[in-house]
Amino acid sequence: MAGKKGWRNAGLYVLLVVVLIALGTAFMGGRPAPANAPRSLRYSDFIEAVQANQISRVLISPDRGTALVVESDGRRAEVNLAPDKDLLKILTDNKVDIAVQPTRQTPAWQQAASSLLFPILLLGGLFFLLRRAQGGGGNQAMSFGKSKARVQMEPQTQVTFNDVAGIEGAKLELTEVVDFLKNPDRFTAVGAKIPKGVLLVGPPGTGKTLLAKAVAGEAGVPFFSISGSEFVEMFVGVGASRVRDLFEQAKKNAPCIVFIDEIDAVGRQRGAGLGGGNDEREQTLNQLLTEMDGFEGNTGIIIVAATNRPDVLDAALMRPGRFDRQVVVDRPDYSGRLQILGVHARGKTLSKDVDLDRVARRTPGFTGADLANLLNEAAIMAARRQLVEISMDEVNDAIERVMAGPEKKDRVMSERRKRLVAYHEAGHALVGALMPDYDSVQKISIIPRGNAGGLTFFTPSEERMESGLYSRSYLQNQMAVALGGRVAEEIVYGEDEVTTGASNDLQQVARVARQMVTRFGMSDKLGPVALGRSQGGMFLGRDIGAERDFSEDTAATIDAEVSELVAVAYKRATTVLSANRAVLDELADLLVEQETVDAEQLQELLLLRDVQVADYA
Ligand SMILES: Nc1ncnc2c1ncn2[C@@H]1O[C@H](COP(=O)(O)OP(=O)(O)OP(=O)(O)O)[C@@H](O)[C@H]1O
Ligand SMILES: [Zn+2]
Repeated sequence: MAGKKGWRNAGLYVLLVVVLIALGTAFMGGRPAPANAPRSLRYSDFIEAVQANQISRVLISPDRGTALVVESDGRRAEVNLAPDKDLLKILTDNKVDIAVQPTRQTPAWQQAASSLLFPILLLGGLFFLLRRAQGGGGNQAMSFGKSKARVQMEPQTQVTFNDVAGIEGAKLELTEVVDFLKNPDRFTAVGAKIPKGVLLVGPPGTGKTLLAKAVAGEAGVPFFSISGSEFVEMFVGVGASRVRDLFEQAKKNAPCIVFIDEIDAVGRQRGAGLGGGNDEREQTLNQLLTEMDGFEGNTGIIIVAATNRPDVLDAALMRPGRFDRQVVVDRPDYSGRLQILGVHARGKTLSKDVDLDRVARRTPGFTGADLANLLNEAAIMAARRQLVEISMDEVNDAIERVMAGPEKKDRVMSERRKRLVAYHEAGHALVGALMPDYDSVQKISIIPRGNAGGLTFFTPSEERMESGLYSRSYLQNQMAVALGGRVAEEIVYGEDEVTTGASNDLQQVARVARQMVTRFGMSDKLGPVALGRSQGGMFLGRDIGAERDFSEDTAATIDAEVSELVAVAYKRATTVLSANRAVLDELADLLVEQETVDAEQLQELLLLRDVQVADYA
């Protein structure tokens, strides 16, 4: 590979020398440049000059692409004409003498220009090729000449996995794609099915584009990119043809990566939205699906798409053979942030007092882009303050500046709030882990997302997934788990200190309890009856309430039974958390420290400590 490239470079250098010699002879043997060689005039300046009566004659080239202009004072200039239908009118209005050069007869000035222009163009082209061959033009995006599509092509992205930090899981999942792009034959030989499409899911600024570029960079293949929103801005039919164009180019350059940012802009569910949806978008989406189905298995094109709204995507995109692989790119936790800071500190002169560890601690909720921005701001401030290195002062100021950015203020938590959220989530997780017969905890996180301060993920057992049935004890456990967050806050901070952070949890508890009583017949007092024809809910954004087919008395009994169920769940959560207060503290500490705790770590903690498992309700 390297050898072949070396020869190509050598060949290019030889060509370069030949051109230089040719250029030299052109200068020496050719006629001297005319004394009044035309200078070039910008089109807008030209029109202005016309309107200011500074132009007496215009000689338009046969293809109407350029014109030789004679100014009132006799000077000459050359203009590249814009396709402007008003040009003739402007010229006649200003009484400019117009002549159109007949075809074939090339004027002397044009000959002179082209004898100089040709070698220069050739030279320019060669330089471009050289840069390309050496990969020197790596970051210089090139657009297709064919259409005005903003399809960008980078022959070599020069980004490697080393430049991407803090999202190790996502990196790991994509190494296979790199392997395939590097050695497609090896995979094809054994008949391995390669993913065609990978969907990167995560909030803005977490490094999805960077990751896609790194895959291309690691594999040494070209990187094509376009943003979904650019397809939709276009006129009807253009989006679809642009998709065709994109794939045509990709096939010519395979193996390669095609990156579609903001795929939700094209990939929204078809037929959704008011007025039956957007025809242009649907056509574009259909074309995309057709193209993805069209290329057979291992053609070496891998489509990587990014979105932060996987929920709105058309299900057809997720079918096998399309984007059947999803990789989550989440906000980094503490250690991830530390690694990202490490990446962006490279090449910056930091003074010894800069403690990146402390910076990582202070910036929960920051994305990779925020952190890159932070260090850059600090560097700019240091330069403005005429320092030779970035000190902790600049870093601190930069943190504040980035935090002050839109909506980041609430995303970034104070230490106190962080600890409170840690206790809240630890409460959910611990109650869940210690209830008999409940789903297992998969991951606990106090990284803020959306409206939630943190989240505890549970993995439902396979049996439950298959049957879709919930036992009475499961639902009772679920209520206790949902209350666990609030209860932990109460135990640790006292009843007066509880926050509104649990309002979602409380709604969930109320819903489960009411369903148990009215739908599942799980109330002792009311017995196994289903009450109420509908459960109510939301319709067109309004709460329509449940349709009732029972008496006021029954309604009161229902309310009492619901309260009773909630009270029992509350008591169970309180009992189990109080009995395991030490473990609760330890888990909360671990969360404050790491921001995420996975299943294994929680298991380890529970095994090492002496824990009290909850009784059945
Ligand atoms: N995990 C990371 N490691 C190192 N740098 C990162 C990381 N994430 C983001 N950055 C920095 O932030 C910049 C912007 O990130 P990028 O554009 O890849 O995010 P994105 O997820 O594609 O965002 P968007 O959804 O807004 O397009 C990167 O060029 C890089 O400098
Ligand atoms: Zn909660």
